[in-house]
Amino acid sequence: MNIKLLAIGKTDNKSLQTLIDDYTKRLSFYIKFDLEIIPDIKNVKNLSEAQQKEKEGELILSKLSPTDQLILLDENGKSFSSVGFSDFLQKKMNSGVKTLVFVIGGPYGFSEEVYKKAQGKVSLSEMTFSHQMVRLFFIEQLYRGFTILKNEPYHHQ
Ligand SMILES: C[S@@+](CC[C@H](N)C(=O)[O-])C[C@H]1O[C@@H](n2cnc3c(N)ncnc32)[C@H](O)[C@@H]1O
Repeated sequence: MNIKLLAIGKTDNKSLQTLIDDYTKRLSFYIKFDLEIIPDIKNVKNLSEAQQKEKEGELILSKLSPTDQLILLDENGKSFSSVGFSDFLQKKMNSGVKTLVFVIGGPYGFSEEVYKKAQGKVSLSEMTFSHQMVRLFFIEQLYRGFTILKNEPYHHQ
């Protein structure tokens, strides 16, 4: 199985990017992982929130292959413990999914079309984080999940 994380807009914070790169490198030891950044939409100031979500949604859906399984990162999604999330990843691997695609929404979340296409929603917390911070938190949880599956001493219960 491959894992892809789709996110909108480059991270302009260097410290955050350094940490994202660090955990991406660590995670790549366990699984083929790609963080794909969808460029920010131009002239967003002229768009309503709904129009921005719709355009971002079209870009997100254009990145998917027919066999991809799409899971949204969404504060209203299913919440897991880190061990529970590692179990979720193992089940996806066992089920023969080729590419598991997680996606982080833009500043206003996801369009209805993206919600309709998704096969699941995962929440990191009931609190809302910035779409930039979620990248780091989620990549660290993926890394943590694989260290749990490999019984490595990163996670402590
Ligand atoms: C600023 S939030 C969007 C906020 C708000 N839900 C909305 O729809 O207007 C941007 C993105 O970050 C991700 N996100 C933020 N907090 C999250 C959380 N607690 N769990 C999972 N994903 C989260 C989601 O993908 C969300 O679409």
